[in-house]
This record gives sequence, C-alpha cells and structure tokens, in this order.
Amino acid sequence: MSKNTKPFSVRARIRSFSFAIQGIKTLFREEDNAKVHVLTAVIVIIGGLYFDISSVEWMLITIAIGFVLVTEIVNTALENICDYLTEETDPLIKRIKDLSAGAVLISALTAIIIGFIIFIPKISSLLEYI
Ligand SMILES: Nc1ncnc2c1ncn2[C@@H]1O[C@H](COP(=O)(O)OP(=O)(O)OP(=O)(O)O)[C@@H](O)[C@H]1O
Repeated sequence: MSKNTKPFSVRARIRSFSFAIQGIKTLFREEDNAKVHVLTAVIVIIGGLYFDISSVEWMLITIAIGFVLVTEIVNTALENICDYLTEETDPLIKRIKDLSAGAVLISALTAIIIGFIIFIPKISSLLEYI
C-alpha cells in the first residue's frame, strides 16, 4: 500500500472540502430524489420547531436526515460509475443499481419510522386538544 508522503497543508484540506461541497451541489442540482428528501427534511424541521421537540428527538431527526442524504449521495455515485462502465444492459449493473437503490429505500423507511414515532403522538394529542 502506498504511503501518503505529502506534508500536511491547510490549503489542500480547504481544496478537498470545496470538492466535497461541489459533490453536494451536483446532487441537489441533478437528482430529483435528493430534492424530495430536502423538501421532506424542511417539513420535518418546521414540524420539530412547531412541536418544540426535545434535544434527543432533534438528534434522532438529524441522524435520520443525514443517513438518507448520505445513502442518496453514495447511490448517485454508484449509478454514475455504472453508467460510466457501460451503456449496455448488463445483469451485474442491474444488480449493483438495485442494491444501491435498496440502501436508499432502507434509509428512507428508517427515517419515516423515526418521524412517525416522534410526531404521531404529538399530532394525536394536538387533534384531541382541537
Ligand atoms: N445498464 C443497465 N443494465 C441493466 N439494468 C439497468 C441498467 N441501467 C439501469 N438498469 C435498471 O434500471 C433501473 C433504473 O435505472 P436508472 O439508472 O434509471 O436508476 P433510477 O433509480 O431510475 O435513477 P434515478 O436515481 O436517476 O431516478 C435500475 O435500478 C436497474 O434495475
């Protein structure tokens, strides 16, 4: 394994950070799924502010939102690699893309379950109060 012999450089770290920001921008510009996830996250955050949820609930929601966005980014990167490798229909490419899409689905379902556990009791007590 090759050892990184480059000296530590703050400038290089800032450059790497800017590449990561470019990746996030690409995701939101080109992936409709990511736009849906962000819109959902905004609605959840508004709900959290409205119901004045606890610190632990904010932490769970933050983890859920981050988990969904990270799987979406990894899925998009894998899809791009697949499309770069071949434009032909290939069973292995299908397998990779379907597995990757499965990861996004699992993360989204996890986030939905967390959202339901946090918000359903609050919404029901609000409805009872009305
Ligand atoms: N080269 C390929 N060979 C075989 N099957 C493919 C190939 N490309 C895509 N597929 C199949 O078609 C499905 C949809 O592929 P696509 O790349 O459009 O993903 P998508 O999830 O619709 O993309 P997006 O995230 O952009 O909405 C894949 O999950 C896979 O099952």
